[in-house]
Amino acid sequence: MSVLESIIDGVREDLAAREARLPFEVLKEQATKVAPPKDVMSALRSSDVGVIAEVKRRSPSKGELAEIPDPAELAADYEAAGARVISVLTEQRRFGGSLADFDAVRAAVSIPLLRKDFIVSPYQVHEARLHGADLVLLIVAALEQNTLVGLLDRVESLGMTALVEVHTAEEADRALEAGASVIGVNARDLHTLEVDREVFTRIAPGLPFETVKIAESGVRGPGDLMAYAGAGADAVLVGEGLVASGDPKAALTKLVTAGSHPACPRPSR
Ligand SMILES: O=C(O)c1ccccc1NCC(=O)[C@H](O)[C@H](O)COP(=O)(O)O
Repeated sequence: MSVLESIIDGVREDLAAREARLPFEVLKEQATKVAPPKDVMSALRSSDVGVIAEVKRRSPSKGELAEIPDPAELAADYEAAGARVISVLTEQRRFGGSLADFDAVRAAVSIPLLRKDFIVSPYQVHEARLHGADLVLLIVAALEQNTLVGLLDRVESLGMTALVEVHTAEEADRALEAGASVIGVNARDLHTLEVDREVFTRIAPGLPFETVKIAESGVRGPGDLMAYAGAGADAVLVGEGLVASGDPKAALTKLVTAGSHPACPRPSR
């Protein structure tokens, strides 16, 4: 069984428990009452290369990264340092995240939030909305094509944006066929967990001009952001490089400064 499959097995078990506690129809109704999603596209389409800053405690590849006793405080630091979007991992078993973390972050910041999880069911999409998500991750490798299309339509029908994650050119084709307008190329191979930043360089140039291109994983400093920018990234998604830095606010400030520096290659729009 691959790492991805084993993560998803756990996600499905936890999901079944939540569904038993809060039936889907009730959840859907409750989700209609929260404030509408924020404008993610404006946040991501900018003349600068933006940073999506992640709240990430641990990971299958690295184990413990940072304790993060107060995710709201970290998120407030991210917002103050110029993050365009904040990503909150809500998967509990392998990443140590939760919807409680998401709620704490939502209450602390006003910029758009990404629910970063392994979404396999419509329940999780409405749940994301109920908790105030603006952006939802959909991982192509985890989904049959018809499920991907259905989930993407559902995300958009609720006014949110889907960040559709790919690892290969074939997955990028599937994302585009499904109608993705924001594509994240993840440099981390979900089978070996190795990070290869060149994956973005190989895939991004084949994506349509108008597609928002996010480089995910492997940013450890401004040089990595600059390299992704040179390969066409509109924004980078960074977890470990911030939370394990010892000073996430300072680390993010350096990345944001690099993304707006005159020497930084600009998104071509
Ligand atoms: O981070 C992992 O080890 C991992 C393993 C299996 C599936 C997903 C995984 N990470 C999720 C992510 O995509 C990253 O958290 C995100 O891109 C940030 O990456 P990084 O800056 O390298 O922490």
